[in-house]
Amino acid sequence: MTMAMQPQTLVIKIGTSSLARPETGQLALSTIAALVETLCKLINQGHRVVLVSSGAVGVGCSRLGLTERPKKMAFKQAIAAVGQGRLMRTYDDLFSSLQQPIAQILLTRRELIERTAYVNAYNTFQALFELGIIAIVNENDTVAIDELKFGDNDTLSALVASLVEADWLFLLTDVDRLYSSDPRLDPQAYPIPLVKATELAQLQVRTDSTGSAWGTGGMATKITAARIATGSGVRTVITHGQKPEQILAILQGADLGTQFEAQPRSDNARKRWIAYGLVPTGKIFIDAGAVQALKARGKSLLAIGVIAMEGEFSATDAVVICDPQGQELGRGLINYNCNELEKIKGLHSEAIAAVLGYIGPETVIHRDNLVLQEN
Ligand SMILES: Nc1ncnc2c1ncn2[C@@H]1O[C@H](COP(=O)(O)OP(=O)(O)O)[C@@H](O)[C@H]1O
Ligand SMILES: N[C@@H](CCC(=O)OP(=O)(O)O)C(=O)O
Repeated sequence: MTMAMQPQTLVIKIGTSSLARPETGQLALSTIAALVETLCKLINQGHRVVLVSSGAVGVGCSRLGLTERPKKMAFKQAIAAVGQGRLMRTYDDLFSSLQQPIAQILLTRRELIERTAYVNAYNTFQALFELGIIAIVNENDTVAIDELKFGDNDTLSALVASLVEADWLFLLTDVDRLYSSDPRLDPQAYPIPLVKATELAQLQVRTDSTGSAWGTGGMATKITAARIATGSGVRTVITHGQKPEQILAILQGADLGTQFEAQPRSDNARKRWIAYGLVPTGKIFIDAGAVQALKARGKSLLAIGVIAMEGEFSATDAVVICDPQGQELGRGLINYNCNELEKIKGLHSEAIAAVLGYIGPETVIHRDNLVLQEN
């Protein structure tokens, strides 16, 4: 008996290791069909659903008779271009047989860095939800250049979950949950059913094995994804890709997979964008007085509190803010470029004009453009 529940916004990510048979790279059609059925049931229960699907490279390799993932970026991009179309055709054939329309959304970090692109993407997802369409998302491998690549779909799925203000993120992989270490290699590995919001920062598990032959992210990127998603209020679950129907049971409270409790959601989409959507291009170190002003009094960051910096950043870029010991405190949009900041760091605000030769912004980072970590 399904317990009626409020419609939820769900992002489900499935990795290559679940979509492709490890030994041959062939599509695991039975798994994909089970996933399609589950997603259609979720739509029929009134939920809003986004599928983040890896597999473009895996399917491309299979189509071209390659037995391992390409190493060179250009080949990876070319093979992903071969595989993405075939992957979507497989999905469309299966979803169409259940009368469920789908859409393809290909993203690069660029769509999350530029605020207008971010808002456009948000509006597109909302329109698809209203139309009852399942968006199938992947990284736009053929155009994503290095510094703009998400690198793995675990991270991409967490950023999409934050973007669409999801209630849940499901990371489907080829193990049933997170363990203390890789259960394939370590018979002593024990399962981790629940990670409380207060425990995630200190979570200690071994994730150094590279996972399946076809996967990219491994478990490390799934934990990173859980940090991003739970940090923006999304409950995150790692569960088995070959049992997608377990999503239905987990929504009903079943103790399956590894569940990561969500932090309280910031109701400020812009702050979530600053915290998770941007690729920081630099790092600034601030003194103890500035740490106090930002943390305890919610102030803006002034030049007098800046003691050092790293990276080549421009004004309006996102930067990481660190305490004197280098511990990340948060992120923000900076008002000066790295050359200007080098000249004015440690100065009182009224001394800036004399040094720069022009009157610059009053703050280095305004408090409205600054997001501090919770704990
Ligand atoms: N602590 C751990 N708990 C569970 N699995 C782990 C752990 N460390 C490494 N792994 C490996 O990570 C793999 C999943 O990552 P990956 O192969 O990238 O899958 P996907 O394609 O779904 O992203 C598992 O198959 C497992 O071999
Ligand atoms: N865009 C790539 C994603 C690669 C990726 O993240 O794979 P996985 O670790 O299996 O989720 C592809 O479709 O192959």
